[in-house]
Parts: sequence; C-alpha cells; structure tokens
Amino acid sequence: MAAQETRTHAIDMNSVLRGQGKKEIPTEVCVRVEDLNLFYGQKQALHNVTMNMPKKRVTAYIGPSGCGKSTLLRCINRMNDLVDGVKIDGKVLLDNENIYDKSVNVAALRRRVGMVFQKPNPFPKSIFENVAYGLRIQGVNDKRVLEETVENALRGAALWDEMKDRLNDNALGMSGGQQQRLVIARAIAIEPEVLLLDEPASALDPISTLKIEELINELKEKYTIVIVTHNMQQAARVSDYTAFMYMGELIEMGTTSELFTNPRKKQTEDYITGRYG
Ligand SMILES: Nc1ncnc2c1ncn2[C@@H]1O[C@H](COP(=O)(O)OP(=O)(O)OP(=O)(O)O)[C@@H](O)[C@H]1O
Repeated sequence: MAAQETRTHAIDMNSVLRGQGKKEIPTEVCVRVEDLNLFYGQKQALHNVTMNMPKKRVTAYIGPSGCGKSTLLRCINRMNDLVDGVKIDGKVLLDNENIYDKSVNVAALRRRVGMVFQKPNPFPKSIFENVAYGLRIQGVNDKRVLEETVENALRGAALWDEMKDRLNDNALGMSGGQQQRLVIARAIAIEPEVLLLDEPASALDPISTLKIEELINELKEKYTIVIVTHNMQQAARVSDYTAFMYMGELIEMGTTSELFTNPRKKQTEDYITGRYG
C-alpha cells in the first residue's frame, strides 16, 4: 500500500487529485467528487466540482466565506438532501460507489461518513450515553460491548483520561473543547470510514484548538478526514491536501505544502497572501 501511494505521488498527485490525467481511480482514493453541481433553488452554489480525497489523509477546503466549502462537505454524507429545493447533479463516489444512486441507504451512508459541526452539539445526556448513542440506535445493548466501545472512542478522541471518572456526568457540563472532542468520540464510536469536520475548532480557545488539531493528526491513521476551515494556518498545520474554492468552483487542489508555497493559479496566490477573502 505504502509503495503504491508513493508511486501515485510520483505520477503527479495534483492531476490525480483533480481527477485529471488518469481515467481510472487510484486505489487509495476514498471519496471522489465528479462533475458535481448543486443548486439551492435557482442559485448555483457548486459548479462542476471534480476532486479526489485520498484515504486516511486529511483534505482541507479553504476559500472565502460563501464559496461553497460547507456545501461541498455536506454533499459527502448527503446532508444537503435535508435542505428544501436542493438540486444536485454529478457524482460522489465513496469507495467507487455513487452515494447519490437511488439504491443507497442514506442512514447507512451516514454511519460510514460521520460529521462534526462548528458548534459542539452533545445531547443532554451523560458522557457515556452520548458516546454510546450510535450503538444504541443500532440496537446494541450489551453492557460489555457498550463499555468497551465508549472507552475506545473516548481514548480515540483523547478524552478518556480526563473523563473516565465522570462518565455519568451530564455532557453539557463539559467545556466547549471537551464537548467538541466528545462529539468526535460519538462520531468514531460507530467506526465510520470518513470524518467530515465543518470548522471544528472555530468556536474554541487556542488550547482547545491545538488539542483538536493534534487529535486530527492521530485520527487520520484510521479515518479519511475532510475539514472545512477559515483558518489557513490551521489548514497548513493539519492537512495533507488542500482545495481552494472560489464562488462555488474548485480553483486548485494539491498537496498542502505545494498549494501554500507554490500555487499554480493567481486566485489561489491572491487568497493565501491575503489579497482578498
Ligand atoms: N440552505 C441554503 N439555502 C440557500 N442557500 C444556501 C444554503 N446554504 C448555503 N447557501 C448559499 O450557498 C453558497 C455557499 O455557502 P456555503 O455555506 O457552502 O459556503 P462556505 O464557503 O462554507 O461559507 P462560510 O465560510 O461562510 O461558512 C452561499 O452563497 C450561501 O449563501
């Protein structure tokens, strides 16, 4: 696997990520977006977006407010289906299967593609029950299985040591940063393949932000992560690949180091050098 990945980088990772230059999908691509257009009523919010998101890597979406980052992110677990008047054409392939096919079970899809929002949204339940929630709705009630899963998920979200003696406390009593890690624990408890993070640290203080960033770095060993961020330093710190969007279009995507040090498009350069946005 590692050798294969290295080879693909050598081919030209930029063209592979944009879905150009190669007809077949490289095996390590987890999510591929293909000719995606999205309309909110009459307003087109995404224009012909094509990109690949590699498996077990972090891909960041950056771009000015309103450019379509969250809209694109929400296409990956069909959250936009919940918005009235949305029309989507094109494909989003998860492990080569189009998640917009009629046969797809959306609830099952959302188990494979977990999502964490800008504001932590724990349920008004105990810490334990927040993390066990996904299993409970799948009908799992075995105490041992639940305890094991909750512990593993809290460890995975770097919360176990802080919370192991407070599992029965109400989650709403946790700090914002702890709540955000709890929500991540809730998402990983059901072992998704992909984690979508929509500005997960923007409501947090710098120390909690750092913890989330460290966590993202650990989580990518197991999950494919896609993160929307307003913060370019954060994208540079946490992501392997960065996609720059502008007015609903994907302008450029590449490895994070290339995009920030050697952007190919003037619009990208203007944005990362602070000339607009
Ligand atoms: N539910 C909705 N109904 C109608 N228009 C929407 C809806 N959600 C987003 N939009 C519009 O789609 C465009 C893209 O919005 P989106 O939230 O995806 O951008 P963004 O890049 O994530 O912005 P921000 O960085 O400010 O969160 C914007 O013009 C926005 O007003």
